[in-house]
Amino acid sequence: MNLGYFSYPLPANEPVLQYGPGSPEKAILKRTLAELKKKPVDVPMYIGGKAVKSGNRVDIHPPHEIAHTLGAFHMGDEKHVRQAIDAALKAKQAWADMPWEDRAHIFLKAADLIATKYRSYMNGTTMLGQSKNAYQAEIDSACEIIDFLRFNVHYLSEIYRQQPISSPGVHNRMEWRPLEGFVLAVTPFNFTAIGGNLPTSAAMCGNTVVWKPANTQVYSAQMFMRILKEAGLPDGVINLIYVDGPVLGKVCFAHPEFAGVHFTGSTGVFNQMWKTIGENISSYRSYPRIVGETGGKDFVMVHKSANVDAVVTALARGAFEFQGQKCSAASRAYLPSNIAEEVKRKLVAEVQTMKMGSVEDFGNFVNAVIDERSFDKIATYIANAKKDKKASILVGGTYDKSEGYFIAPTVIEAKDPKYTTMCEEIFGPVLTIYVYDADKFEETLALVDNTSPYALTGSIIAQDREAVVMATAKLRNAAGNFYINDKPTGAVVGQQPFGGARASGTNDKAGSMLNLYRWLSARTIKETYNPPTDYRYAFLNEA
Ligand SMILES: NC(=O)c1ccc[n+]([C@@H]2O[C@H](COP(=O)([O-])OP(=O)(O)OC[C@H]3O[C@@H](n4cnc5c(N)ncnc54)[C@H](O)[C@@H]3O)[C@@H](O)[C@H]2O)c1
Ligand SMILES: N[C@@H](CCC=O)C(=O)O
Repeated sequence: MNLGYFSYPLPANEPVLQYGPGSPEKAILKRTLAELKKKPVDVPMYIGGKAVKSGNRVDIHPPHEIAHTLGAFHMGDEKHVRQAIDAALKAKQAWADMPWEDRAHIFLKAADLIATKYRSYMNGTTMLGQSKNAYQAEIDSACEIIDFLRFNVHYLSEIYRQQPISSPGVHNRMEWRPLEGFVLAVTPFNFTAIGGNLPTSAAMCGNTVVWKPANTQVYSAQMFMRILKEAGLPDGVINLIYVDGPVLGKVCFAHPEFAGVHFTGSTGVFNQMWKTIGENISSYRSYPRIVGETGGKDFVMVHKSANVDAVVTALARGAFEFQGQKCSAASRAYLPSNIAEEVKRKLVAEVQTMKMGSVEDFGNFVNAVIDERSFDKIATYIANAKKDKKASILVGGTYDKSEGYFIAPTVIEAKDPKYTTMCEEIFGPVLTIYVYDADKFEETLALVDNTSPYALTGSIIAQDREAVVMATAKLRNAAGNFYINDKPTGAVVGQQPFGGARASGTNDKAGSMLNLYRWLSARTIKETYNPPTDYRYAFLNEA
């Protein structure tokens, strides 16, 4: 019983540590990296609070040092999916009945543990497992995940506060119920924070969850799961399993208690999920919630009035941070003819200064791409561009997978604005630029809008305000996150709620109230104090 309405005020964003030379955070992180590399892990699934080992061990290698083994995880099968669903359903009632404040404190404590005791472990496992440099890891596996947990607690407390009005003699109230059944969270490799947010946002609302991360993110996912357990998450509330996607889908989407899917990943996988759910629709107890944030082909549109150095930095960072493996990465840029040569020259010079290698050398800006499949796919785009008359490589264009999956940051210039690499998501360190007639700004805006099926992020770089106004209006539906004079990446929880439309997803804005509503099912309750005792209206009595 809670004897008060407790408040959860809007938090501040977690400050980003810089890891500069001689800083204490750098020393701690270096120590943790060495410790993690020395101690191989044997990672179980977590089902109903129990560590489950299938015996089917899959080795984990740093993408930048494939000869090293960080340990292994236990791959599950259909049986484990069923066990995870059963565990979620078993834990459901007690979790839904737990006072909101007590649920909230588990997630706030987890955020605190990550901010302090486990910061270097969250960052260390992300750096080694996903090949993210220290700064990129800090933004993701420390700050963003902490922000998701703290801001969602605040947002949910605001939702619970939202109540209908009442007229005299009546009281109306709204219950924000969890969904009936279990929620499935399916998460991508590229952001540890997304792996953290998708299961916890649904769980915070009183749901119980089956969580399947990408195999290439298991190393940091299991770290987060251990922290949740230490923070007091009851058994069965979040069940972490490692199985093949199709195996997961086959069992979960055929289950009558399937209540919703919280997905982030590629558009193709999401489309397949939606189709399967549609085919099974009459077998579910309720209409499942389908939330998916998917791919992008994110643009930088440059106006003839733009500051050249601002353009060059937006492109260098926007395209090549975390090897371009951000759904928001700048992957197509439109340069006006009046400044194109200068932008290209300076961009090439900047990219040539980027050092590439292991995450353990803090001088490296670029690390490896996630795995061999990804490497081969990206390399094919580059190899094709080298052969194609419609494209030329301005810088980069080399790749090598002998020690790790390294692809040099690459800039392609396309003669055709609809060239493959201007349209398709590559998800690697490849930026394609197209030079347009500086006097055809408005026509080029139409081209930007129509070139790709995606609509995730984009930016306009211009000093002329009328150009900014026109681009903002004409590109209204081309991006769910639109930036003016900035790169199209780096959304911060609470500041730039994140998500796109068209083929980029359902735009339910991760880390915002909009997203939390999807995991709640409202019940309106009307109580009448003095119920009528005669069916007749007053006017019927007139005669
Ligand atoms: N819009 C966003 O907010 C956002 C954020 C991050 C990543 N992404 C997108 O994610 C993609 C990169 O991540 P990825 O390579 O891990 O994506 P992916 O689609 O390959 O995998 C995502 C998750 O889905 C699972 N999966 C794969 N096939 C499945 C199936 N048939 N049934 C059920 N689950 C299945 C994977 O194992 C993984 O856990 C890119 O397209 C990127 O744009 C989008
Ligand atoms: N939210 C991140 C992208 C997440 C997807 O990969 C950004 O804004 O750069």
